[in-house]
Amino acid sequence: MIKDEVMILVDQGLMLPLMEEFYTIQGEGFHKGTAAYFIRIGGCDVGCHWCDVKESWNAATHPPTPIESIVGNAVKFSDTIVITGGEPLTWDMGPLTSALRFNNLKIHLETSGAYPLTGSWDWICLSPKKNKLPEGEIYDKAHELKVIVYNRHDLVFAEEQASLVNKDCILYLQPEWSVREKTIPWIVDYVMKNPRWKVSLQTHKYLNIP
Ligand SMILES: C[S@@+](CC[C@H](N)C(=O)[O-])C[C@H]1O[C@@H](n2cnc3c(N)ncnc32)[C@H](O)[C@@H]1O
Ligand SMILES: Nc1nc2[nH]cc(C(=O)O)c2c(=O)[nH]1
Ligand code: SF4
Ligand SMILES: [Mg+2]
Repeated sequence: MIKDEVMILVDQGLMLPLMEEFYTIQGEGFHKGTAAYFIRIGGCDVGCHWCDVKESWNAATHPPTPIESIVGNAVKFSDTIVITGGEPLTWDMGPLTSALRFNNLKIHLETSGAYPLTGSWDWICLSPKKNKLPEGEIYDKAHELKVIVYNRHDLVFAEEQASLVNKDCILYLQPEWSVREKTIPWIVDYVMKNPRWKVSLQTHKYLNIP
């Protein structure tokens, strides 16, 4: 296929820049501890300085892959699929999620919400970022809000974001990994004083799994 044709298919969400796919245990948030197949899609321009997958940012370094082949792999591993990135909402998630749904798979999203919500989801984890705030309907649709705590102000930001989500959304504070020794005591103290929040840890990093 020539380059322009590939770009059109990527624009349509029929091909996606695939960084990696792996079967593991969901490490974070509400579904932590549950086996799931992860699909990591390249491309993100949100620019979190502490991002733990900076290799995902440049979409051009990840091969445009037909969604049929992504789904063909996914069905072999799990009935629960986590779409992450990069920022998946950089792309039109409609075709990929339709194809996964056609195969009766549960479809979970990890997103910053920096771009409009596309696709159809069984579970949405919204992890908003100060440098590119979510807009619109994702606050109504999110099942969990997962705020990363790197500095003290992130607790203020967390409350601002919590005031925007729907009433059923589950609220998590997750320590930024590199400063966890400093921030875990703040988070523990905050959750005990504000028990509508829960702690989320990146348990896969403690388990040494992907
Ligand atoms: C790599 S991001 C990809 C999905 C999407 N771009 C997002 O940020 O939600 C997956 C999850 O990891 C979190 N995360 C990334 N780097 C982290 C770090 N250093 N410490 C803790 N959580 C991190 C993000 O906030 C997000 O919830
Ligand atoms: N095990 C595991 N759980 C995760 N939950 C969210 C992740 C992500 O990078 O989106 C992630 C990840 O990278 N690995
Ligand atoms: S939005 Fe997600 S993928 Fe993008 S830089 Fe931030 S943590 Fe990394
Ligand atoms: Mg991760």
